[in-house]
Amino acid sequence: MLRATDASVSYGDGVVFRDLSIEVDAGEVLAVIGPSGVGKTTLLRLLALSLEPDDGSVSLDGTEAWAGDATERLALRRRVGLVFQEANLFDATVARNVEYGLRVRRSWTDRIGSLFGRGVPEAVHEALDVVGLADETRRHADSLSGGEAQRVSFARALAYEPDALLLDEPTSDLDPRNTAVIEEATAEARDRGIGVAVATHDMHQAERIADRVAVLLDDGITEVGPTEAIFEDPTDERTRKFISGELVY
Ligand SMILES: Nc1ncnc2c1ncn2[C@@H]1O[C@H](COP(=O)(O)OP(=O)(O)OP(=O)(O)O)[C@@H](O)[C@H]1O
Repeated sequence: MLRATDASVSYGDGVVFRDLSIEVDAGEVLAVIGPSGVGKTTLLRLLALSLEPDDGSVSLDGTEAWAGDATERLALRRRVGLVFQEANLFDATVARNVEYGLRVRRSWTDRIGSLFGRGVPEAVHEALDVVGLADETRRHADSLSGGEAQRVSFARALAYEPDALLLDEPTSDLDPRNTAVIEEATAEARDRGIGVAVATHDMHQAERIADRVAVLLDDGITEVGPTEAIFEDPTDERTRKFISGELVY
């Protein structure tokens, strides 16, 4: 569904990865694990169609993002939801924050003649319900704890029914309870048929929530496969060392 093929990315002289290929299928959670600085965020930006690869391609449902013009790319990009490590809410109520993404996407979908089958308030309520905040719509973003704010961020991304959802270290600042809510919401997104990619440095989290795991080390993806196979029986020696903690960065 969302696919990078032979993609290379550099920042100036610094190569992050070369010839990297990965796909996120509908209805799965793919965890991208790897040490700090290896390029997990860069990979998510690539999949979010916000970073053009130096070489290679990125496509959503077979449409190549960088082959078309900016308008076509924007249309593809709107089908991908993003949640970052920090919540980044607007100075407004919880409901307004969740509505925002929905209205942006809705105005765009209206223009091309496709309509959501339900109203904005229902979609907002339903998305907030997934993260346990359906009763908090009127609260101001300022009054939320960090964990609640991150849950609102997740609801905002979920509300507009993206085809793919990219989560960049979504729980690294959260306590166990809020982490559990986000992990459950991730499973719910997957059950709705959304393709989810989550970058995490927490291998236990990857084990808990992922269907497949991609291991990103210095020279690219060393191994990708079903979660159990990666953790129980990795075929690549560097993957094994990374997972067992022998490969120290
Ligand atoms: N905009 C940029 N300009 C220059 N270099 C960058 C830029 N963004 C990232 N880098 C470098 O690219 C490499 C990969 O960074 P990236 O943030 O993708 O790694 P990461 O695996 O997500 O790290 P972390 O787990 O610490 O967030 C790092 O060496 C980083 O310093």
